[in-house]
Amino acid sequence: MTVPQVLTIAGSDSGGGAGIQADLKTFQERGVFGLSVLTAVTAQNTLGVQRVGVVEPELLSAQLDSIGSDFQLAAVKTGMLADPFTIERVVEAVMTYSWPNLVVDPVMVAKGGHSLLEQQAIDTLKQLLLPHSVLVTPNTPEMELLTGIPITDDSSARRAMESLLETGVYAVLLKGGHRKGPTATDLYLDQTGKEFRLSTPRLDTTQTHGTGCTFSAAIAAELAKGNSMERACGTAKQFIQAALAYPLHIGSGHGPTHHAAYRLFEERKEAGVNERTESVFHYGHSR
Ligand SMILES: Nc1ncnc2c1ncn2[C@@H]1O[C@H](COP(=O)(O)OP(=O)(O)O)[C@@H](O)[C@H]1O
Ligand SMILES: Cc1ncc(COP(=O)(O)O)c(N)n1
Repeated sequence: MTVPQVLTIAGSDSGGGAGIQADLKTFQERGVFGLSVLTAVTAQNTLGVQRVGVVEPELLSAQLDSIGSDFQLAAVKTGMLADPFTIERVVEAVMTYSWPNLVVDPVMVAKGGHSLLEQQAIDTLKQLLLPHSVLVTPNTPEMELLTGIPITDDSSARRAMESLLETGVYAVLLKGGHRKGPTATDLYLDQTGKEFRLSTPRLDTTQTHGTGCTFSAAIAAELAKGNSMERACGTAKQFIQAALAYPLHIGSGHGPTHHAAYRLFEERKEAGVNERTESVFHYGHSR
């Protein structure tokens, strides 16, 4: 059996914590072979996004066709899609090559506030791309923009999820990173009525750059390996929790998560190492 091949279609983050870079690091950590199609190049670091250049249409199409004409993909994830044309071309490729297990992370605004998707592209995303997905993973502000429903509690969250499914989306995992409370709880609902929630203690950290990218990349990787949706999301949740719990403290702003933390933790557990793990993960930095 060959290694599962997983494609990310997203923007480049020069700071390495989000976008294509986060996705490829995550794929490598989860044991799948990562491929990438760049939609945009961002000049970005832990302080914010300094500049964005969208990849020209012909070059975007050429990348998609290079992948489609050679590789047997087991899953695809999308991140920053920039504008309506990019979305239209991605949809064409998904249909032409019958790419399976499409996970859409509907990236709209970077944590620093910089827009990563044109306002008029939100409708294109909803109408053209989301119906092809097996899962869409909005955070709370993205869910509000997709549905027009303000999310203040579990019942408004549920209403918004049902409203998104009514538009033909197969399944939604509404992420809880932006909500308040002692837990970070993500809610899943799909067209069959299946639902589950993933909950971990909310960590008090500013090192959250690229959490959504990393999380959705881990889900795509786990689906590519043949895991069920619930298992894929559960593993991804543990992966992002470890990546947030043991940050690297690099850069002077909102730093990246630690993509290797889950593996290092598992390896040490397997080796029966009982000593405190702090020093291994924190590389001698203070919190
Ligand atoms: N402070 C935190 N502590 C624990 N988990 C978190 C925290 N912030 C985000 N998460 C989790 O990280 C994943 C990504 O969520 P979120 O940060 O909402 O996405 P995005 O990066 O798209 O805004 C979700 O599983 C969410 O629950
Ligand atoms: C290229 C790119 N893609 C996605 C994000 C979102 O990540 P975050 O929400 O953590 O800023 C980003 N900042 N840059």
